[in-house]
Amino acid sequence: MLDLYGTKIASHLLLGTARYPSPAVLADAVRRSQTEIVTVSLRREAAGGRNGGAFFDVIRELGVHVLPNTAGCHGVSEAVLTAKMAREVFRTNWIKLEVIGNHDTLQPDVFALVEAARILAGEGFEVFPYTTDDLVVAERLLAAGCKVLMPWCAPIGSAAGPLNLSALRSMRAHFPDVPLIVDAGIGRPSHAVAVMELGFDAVLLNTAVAGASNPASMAEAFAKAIDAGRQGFAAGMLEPRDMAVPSTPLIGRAVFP
Ligand SMILES: CC(=O)[C@@H](O)[C@H](O)COP(=O)(O)O
Repeated sequence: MLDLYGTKIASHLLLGTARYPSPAVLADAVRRSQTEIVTVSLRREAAGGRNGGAFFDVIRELGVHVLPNTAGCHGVSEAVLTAKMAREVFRTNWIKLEVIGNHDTLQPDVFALVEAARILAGEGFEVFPYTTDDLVVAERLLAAGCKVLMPWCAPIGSAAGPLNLSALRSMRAHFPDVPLIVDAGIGRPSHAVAVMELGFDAVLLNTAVAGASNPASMAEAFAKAIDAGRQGFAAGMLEPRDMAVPSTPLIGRAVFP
C-alpha cells in the first residue's frame, strides 16, 4: 500500500485530468486506470475550462481522492494563494505544489518551491512538491515539511520518458523511506515500467493518457505497466553483466548422429 500522509492507497498510479477530449472520456480513463487519486488544476478549470461544471461533476462522481495542484503558478505568493483557494474548494489539506520557473521546459523554480512548501506546511497543508531530481533540493523540501517528493523525469507534456535514470536511482537510494512519485514527462508504458523497476513508489501522468488515441485503453496499459515494474522490483532483479553466463548447465555432451 502507498502511504501518503497517512492515507493508504492501493493503486500506484496518479492521473492528471487535463486535456481529455470530453468529461466522459476522462471518466472512462480514470475507471480503467483504477487510480484512486486524480490531480485537478483549480486555476485551469475555474478559469472557465471548456466544460465548466460538468468537469467537477465527473470528478465528484468518480469517488476518487482529489489532489489539487497549483499548475500555472510562477511565484511563491501566487502558489500559496492558489493552494489556499484549492483547500476551500476541495476540502483537503493535500496540495500538489507546482511553481514553474521556466517557460520552455516548465521546470520548477526550486528556490520558490522550497519557500512555498515551507509556508504551506506551516499552515497545515500536506505538500506534494513537483521538483527536479536534485538531491539537495530534495533535502530542503523535506526540511521544509514535505513528506512526499515528486521528481520529474522529463519536462511536462514532453512524453520523453526518463532522461536521467541514474539521478532517479540516486534519489531512491538517498531517500529509502520517503514516498517518491515520478511526476511529468512519462510518454509510454515502458517508461513507467523503467521508473517503477528503480523502486519508485508511484507515477503521476497526464498527457500520455489524455493525448492517446484511446485514452481509456492507454490508462489501463499504464496501470498494468506500473504493477509489472513494481512487482519486478520487489521480486529482486538481476544486475546486468558484461560476460555471458550459460543459462543451461552443461552436463555431459550432446550426442549428434
Ligand atoms: C497533471 C499534473 O499534475 C502534472 O504534473 C503534469 O501535467 C504531468 O505531466 P505529464 O502531462 O507530462 O504526464
